[in-house]
Amino acid sequence: MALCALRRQLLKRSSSCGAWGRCMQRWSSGCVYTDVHGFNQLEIREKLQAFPGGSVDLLKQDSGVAVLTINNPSRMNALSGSMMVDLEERVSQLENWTDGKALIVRGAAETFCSGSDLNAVRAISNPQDGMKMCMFMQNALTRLLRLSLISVALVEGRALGGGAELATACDFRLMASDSVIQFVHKHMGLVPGWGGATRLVRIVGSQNALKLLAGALKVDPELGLQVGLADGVLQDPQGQEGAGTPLQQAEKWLSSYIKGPAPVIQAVKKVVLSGRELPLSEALRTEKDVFGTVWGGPANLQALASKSKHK
Ligand SMILES: CCCC(=O)SCCNC(=O)CCNC(=O)[C@H](O)C(C)(C)COP(=O)(O)OP(=O)(O)OC[C@H]1O[C@@H](n2cnc3c(N)ncnc32)[C@H](O)[C@@H]1OP(=O)(O)O
Repeated sequence: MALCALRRQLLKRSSSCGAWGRCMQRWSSGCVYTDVHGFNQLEIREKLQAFPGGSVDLLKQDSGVAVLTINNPSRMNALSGSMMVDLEERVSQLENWTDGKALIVRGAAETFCSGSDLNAVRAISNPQDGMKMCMFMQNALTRLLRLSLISVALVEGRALGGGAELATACDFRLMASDSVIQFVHKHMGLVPGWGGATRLVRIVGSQNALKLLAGALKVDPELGLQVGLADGVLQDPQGQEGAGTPLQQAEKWLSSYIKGPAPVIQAVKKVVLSGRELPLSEALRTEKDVFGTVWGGPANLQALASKSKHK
């Protein structure tokens, strides 16, 4: 069952359940904010488009692994307004990718992302516009995390501010040996607003999140592994012969998790996602619904016919 169909089912189930039903409706649409919250998607898109520069590029490969590249190297891959809109459009394309299994998010020219473009930030520094941008990016990054693809942030160079927040919107993070993730928000007189703090707490726990945010600590691969922000460290392609490029290493790392047909991999992501985000009863019911999509399916029947042993 495609994620949209699953969401429709959840929507139907929750439509008559008051506040909880409304909450489920938001989960099933993938978005955090809708017009109920005074969020006007078209208005903020128009405002963001007024700050152009760079692009967010999507390459969907036959292997089922897509590569999303944050591409604004002259500004260390800072996200301009038009790139935020690009990002949201690429997420929509990925939501409709039925053959996909995984996604790698990376930055161009060997650095990840230096956060929001400070030129755009200065121009929209009034609280109303800041809140609208914040809601737009929370929606986009929440939908990114909720894709039925296994996602990996490939962090080379620096992931700063909003760039660090983007890295938390993936299921996993792989860090190049000289890379740094840093929530610099405190130095900017800010806190994360793109959902990065909420996700960070879930990834590293509240004690570690408080240290990383309050200290604006530079998280190198060693600290990343220690606190659980990093899931692996890439070999230096220069230092180690045959290591492969960072992108090849990320694809290799992913390969053990995406063997098998796309519907099964997507089903795995869906049950983990619902277990991560939903209360127990709702997560269990969703797991049952997803189970129903693979039970008796082609991969299941083939495995039964081959009398497979799991030695
Ligand atoms: C809710 C969202 C919160 C946020 O994301 S707030 C933004 C947080 N990010 C920042 O403050 C990053 C500020 N930039 C830096 O610290 C440094 O540029 C950085 C990334 C460490 C790189 O340092 P260097 O290697 O020395 O390179 P550099 O400073 O000469 O930078 C090269 C060019 O890139 C530009 N750049 C880097 N980060 C940018 C940004 N976020 N917005 C706009 N432009 C940015 C920088 O101004 C420089 O441009 P130019 O060559 O002087 O024209």
